[in-house]
Amino acid sequence: MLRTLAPSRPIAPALAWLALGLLIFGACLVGIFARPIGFLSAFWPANALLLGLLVRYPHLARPPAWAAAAVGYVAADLVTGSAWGMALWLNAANLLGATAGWLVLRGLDERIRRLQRTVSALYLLLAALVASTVGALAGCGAAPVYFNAPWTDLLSLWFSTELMNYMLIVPVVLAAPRADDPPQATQGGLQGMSLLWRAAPISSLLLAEGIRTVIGGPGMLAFVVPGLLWCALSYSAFTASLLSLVVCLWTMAGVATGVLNFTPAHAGDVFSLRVGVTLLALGPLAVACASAARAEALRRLDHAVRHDDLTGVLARRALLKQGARLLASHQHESAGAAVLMLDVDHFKQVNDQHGHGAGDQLLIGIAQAMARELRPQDLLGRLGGEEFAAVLPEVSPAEAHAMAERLRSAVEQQPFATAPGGQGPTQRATVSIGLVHSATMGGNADMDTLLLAADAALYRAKAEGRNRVALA
Ligand SMILES: Nc1nc2c(ncn2[C@@H]2O[C@H](COP(=O)(O)OP(=O)(O)OP(=O)(O)O)[C@@H](O)[C@H]2O)c(=O)[nH]1
Repeated sequence: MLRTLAPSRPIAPALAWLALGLLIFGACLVGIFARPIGFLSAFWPANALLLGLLVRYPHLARPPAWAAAAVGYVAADLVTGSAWGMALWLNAANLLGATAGWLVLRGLDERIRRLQRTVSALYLLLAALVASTVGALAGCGAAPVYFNAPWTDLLSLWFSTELMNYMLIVPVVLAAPRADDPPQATQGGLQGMSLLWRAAPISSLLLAEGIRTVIGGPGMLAFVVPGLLWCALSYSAFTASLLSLVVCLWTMAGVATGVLNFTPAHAGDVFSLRVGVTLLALGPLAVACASAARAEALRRLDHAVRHDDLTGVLARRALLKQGARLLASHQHESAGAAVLMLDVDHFKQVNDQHGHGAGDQLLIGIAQAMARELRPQDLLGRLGGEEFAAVLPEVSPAEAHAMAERLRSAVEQQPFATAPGGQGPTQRATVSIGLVHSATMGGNADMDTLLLAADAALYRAKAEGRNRVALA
């Protein structure tokens, strides 16, 4: 069935930029207030959020977005008591880092940016490395000026913090569900399984968390890997990256607060821990991207198998199968269902006069014209050649007749293009329709019986002069 998606109305850019500025302001406050947990703002979500949002919504990536983000950054520092000079320097470095990451990702194919390609995880790692390096290099000079510390300390701290935040947060932003996602875009083959089985991957993760809390030590970092991989194979890329974010942040917070029994001895251990945690998330992310790529390929394949490649309506087998299912599910409805067979009149002449290309355009145009007249619950398919069929559930015989007439008249009244893209001279066409209602066949006739009856009625419609509806 042809369906047109109503495009979601985009938010006015000015509002979106304002929201971005507020979001960055809030994210900076979260980072600033998270500092007491340890490791000097190990959780600094603002830069990763900015990078993720600019990549996800390319139409926002204009100068006002940077201006709004800059105001958000500086305002957060100023309201929490930082000096102007330090706020300007550090936040210029934040902006530079996020911009460098955005430059790496912005030109990539949309499916790579949506984490639907196997290489997506590697591009993300590259962008995170570039963004953290640029940010760290730009910011580290502030260490001797404002913190009385060597610039190398801030360089390693900044780089490792940023790498972790970019690798954990950007995937969540990029893979978050969108209004235009096709149904069943989530992968994992969990559809139709019991709730218990669906919850098994996340339960294994919780179990691993419990075990590593008891055992502790440096090896505890990797205890969660099997659970994360299982989640990546089972859930959507969004859910998997969200779980990685939670697990890795919990690891850092657990180490900082002493809940996890591993105490870094010196600054080098902290650097190593952060980079290790980041790379821990890379494996499940790569698996989630590969899994999403496979799910997308399967969805496209399934769509190609079930739809006619010329007109986009259901292919014969899919129509017969879905039609049979629809009829069975509506067998006990009081109104009943109708089956229509529709055949383009004198279609051979179109091919002979204008060529097969024009004939193809006519078939596409007629399919679209008829689909527009049908309800969302109706099915429309191409049986082959210039012959279509429709299944209309829950209609009375009178309503079915009226709908068949509407279809006939819609085709008759519309001029159709002879060349792709509405080009070339227009052509006119008509269809003959055979209609059968389940009530006239005893109420519980199957798809084959109804099609046969509709076909006989169609034959009559042709014999009686075409461009008409005949009832079985
Ligand atoms: N362009 C195009 N032509 C097709 C396609 N499939 C079948 N045809 C042509 O459709 C024509 C069908 O011709 P006929 O069965 O004689 O029917 P008709 O000319 O529509 O005449 P009536 O049905 O009796 O009104 C044939 O010439 C086929 O070659 C297709 O996918 N594209």
